[in-house]
Amino acid sequence: MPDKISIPVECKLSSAEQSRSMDSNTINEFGIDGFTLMELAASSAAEQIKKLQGTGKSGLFICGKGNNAGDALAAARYLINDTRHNATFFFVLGDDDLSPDAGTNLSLLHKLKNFGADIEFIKDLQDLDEQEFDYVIDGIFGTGLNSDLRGNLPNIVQRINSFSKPVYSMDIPSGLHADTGQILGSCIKADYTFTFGSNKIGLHWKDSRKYTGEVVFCNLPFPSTYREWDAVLINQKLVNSIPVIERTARHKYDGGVVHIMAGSEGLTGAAMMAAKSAWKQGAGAVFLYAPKALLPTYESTLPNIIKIGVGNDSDTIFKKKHAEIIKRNIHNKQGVLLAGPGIGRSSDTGACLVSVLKEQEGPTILDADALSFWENIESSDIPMAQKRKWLLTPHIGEATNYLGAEFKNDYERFKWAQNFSNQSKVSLLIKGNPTFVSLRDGNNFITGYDTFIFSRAGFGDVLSGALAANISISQNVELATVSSLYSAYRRSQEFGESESFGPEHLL
Ligand SMILES: NC(=O)C1=CN([C@@H]2O[C@H](COP(=O)(O)OP(=O)(O)OC[C@H]3O[C@@H](n4cnc5c(N)ncnc54)[C@H](OP(=O)(O)O)[C@@H]3O)[C@@H](O)[C@H]2O)[C@@H](O)CC1
Ligand SMILES: [K+]
Repeated sequence: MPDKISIPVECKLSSAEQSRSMDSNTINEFGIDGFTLMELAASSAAEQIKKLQGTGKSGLFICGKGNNAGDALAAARYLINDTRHNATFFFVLGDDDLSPDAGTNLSLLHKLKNFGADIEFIKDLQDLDEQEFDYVIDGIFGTGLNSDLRGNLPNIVQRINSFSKPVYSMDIPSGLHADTGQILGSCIKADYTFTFGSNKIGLHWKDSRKYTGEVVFCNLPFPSTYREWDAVLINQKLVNSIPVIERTARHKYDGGVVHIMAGSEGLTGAAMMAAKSAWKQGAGAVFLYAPKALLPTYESTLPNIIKIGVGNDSDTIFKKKHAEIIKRNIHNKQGVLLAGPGIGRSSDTGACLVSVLKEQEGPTILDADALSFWENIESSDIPMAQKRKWLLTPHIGEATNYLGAEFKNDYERFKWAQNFSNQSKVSLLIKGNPTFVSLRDGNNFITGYDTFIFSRAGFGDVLSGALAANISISQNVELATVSSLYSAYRRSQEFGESESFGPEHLL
């Protein structure tokens, strides 16, 4: 993101390694010790639990032996002292080999017990009656989990998941890989996950949501110099922190010119959606190029769009010989080119597109069928300086069919997108749930909400039109992408679960 945009810290998504390095730099270089960090993490978690549970409740604290257990033990102390909770502790790996800070916290609890606090330590979950507690704290593993759960641990996790009481996970639901969201043997199903210091990327893949429940970020005082993150979460907080895209130009050509190469026989709907969307989003001028036989279809339906017929009256697809007129027009009114929706996959169309791309200087979005020509486009020595302004917007099928993508899960899809944009030097938005954006400058975004709608027909066309308009107005791909993605989501939210919700409602 540009410097003027300050990304909220909770939107910065970090890997386990990045989280560990922020922890250790803050402790060893900066000088805030680990016990203090744990204290801050635990007190914010306890504050949240107090809000959810109220006073005078009973907690069951399930602990491993690392610092994740330390978080749970320290949180218990706050709840016992401040909220009159009583606590039962179970150490799944025994309590004689705890990390130093977890050990200190355990000894503080022993002291509280001596002061008269209602604290119990149990050796087995089997005899425990669910009536004896109101909630469960999962402090088994955090970022230190390094392999599948060993021994009896999967059974313990299953037992915890069988309880009907709310489960609050410290940092990460135990068993979830902090990066990939993979389930390592078995995993706690939390109602809330309180994640400390850095928002872990693995909590935000689609399948992770089944285990994390609501993710609540609890900040720790890491100096910003040490902050490292792999991706930025797109949510309301992020959108609140970025400027609203508004067209300020007075003349229609002063800002926001969009050129659209879209539509072919039988696929004019996609072109119409994209053009209407670009116009609705506030582009000053939208040019829609159309093989001449299709012009009558657009004349009646697209009053605000400047339609430019190419070829002769019998042409229903773009052909190489149409490229000149398109290039000439783009040259006269420089702007963003959007190519692809409903354009068809004829090789003649591909040749036309390649020819146009060779001379297109401005930002370019390649969507839908345009991506089927990727191999030709790649091999047609278009200067890197031009490609750097491209945004490719495949859905998952287009990424695998045309861009050579291979992935088995969201994490691999995310890594593939990063590699692709890095190697091809183009930016990429891959629609799916979540949707990812990998910009060629290394910035990555993940939608923090359900984006399944983009897989339905028509929604992609509306998104690409909005993207083209927002890029043309803001001249800033990051800003435009985040705003377009989020405003489409907000519009879809307004319709709730309605069956009749269609892409036209996003316009
Ligand atoms: N550092 C800080 O300042 C702060 C850290 N914070 C908190 O610390 C958490 C990270 O703590 P951590 O690094 O101690 O790791 P953690 O997740 O508790 O577990 C490690 C233990 O589990 C064990 N183990 C691993 N895999 C296993 C398996 N498959 N099956 C069985 N055992 C297995 C492993 O044993 P080992 O394999 O080494 O023998 C080791 O003993 C972090 O998520 C956050 O909650 C916050 O308080 C903020 C300040
Ligand atoms: K945990």
